[in-house]
Amino acid sequence: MIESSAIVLAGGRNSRMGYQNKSFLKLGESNFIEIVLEKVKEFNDIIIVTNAPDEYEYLGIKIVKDIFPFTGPLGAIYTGLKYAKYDNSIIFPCDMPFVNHKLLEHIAKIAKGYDGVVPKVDGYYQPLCSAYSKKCIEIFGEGLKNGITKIIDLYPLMNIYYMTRKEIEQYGNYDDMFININTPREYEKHIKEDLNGNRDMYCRKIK
Ligand SMILES: Nc1nc2c(ncn2[C@@H]2O[C@H](COP(=O)(O)OP(=O)(O)OP(=O)(O)O)[C@@H](O)[C@H]2O)c(=O)[nH]1
Repeated sequence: MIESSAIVLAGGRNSRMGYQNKSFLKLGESNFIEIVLEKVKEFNDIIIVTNAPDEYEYLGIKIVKDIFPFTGPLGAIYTGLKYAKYDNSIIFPCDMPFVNHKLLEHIAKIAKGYDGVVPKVDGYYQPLCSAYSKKCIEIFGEGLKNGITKIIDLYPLMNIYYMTRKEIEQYGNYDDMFININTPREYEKHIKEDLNGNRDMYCRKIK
């Protein structure tokens, strides 16, 4: 088992998806949240941060509610870190079903000794497929109090290890893995058309 917490973000408004909870979109026989939980199953402490705990109860996982509701991913990560058992936590969103679980385990390995580990490719950050330490509780809490909504605006205050494309691509193609499903069109394109809802194809893709 991995001695680190895994914080799954599953409490967004889902407005671009027409307010349909992305966690429960189907991919083969499973749904997104089940697929995400499979990726983090080796972590010793798994936490779902959401505002709709009832919907996730059947999963039998530790569920916590946002301490500051409607503050987006920054507030959700703040809450997750507060409840995390370990000093270092990996963060993962419910709407990125193709990231290889080995990349998450790699992120967890690097995390010790840094405030954060964040993929940064072609100048773009992936702040929600990352790791943060408990030291960030104070930084993120202050940020939220001061009206900051974007986590990346707080990076200058943190000691972050930025992962490069080369490092990430030991585990799969960056552009394939970091597909983020936010709209019905993206779901149609990446899940239904590319994969025909075929879970076996998905499994091959993340290997
Ligand atoms: N717990 C919690 N998770 C959130 C919150 N906002 C976003 N997330 C999660 O963070 C990830 C990225 O969310 P976004 O796609 O930026 O936002 P969203 O609200 O899900 O979708 P939109 O309304 O279309 O922007 C997803 O896994 C969301 O479930 C929040 O306020 N609380």
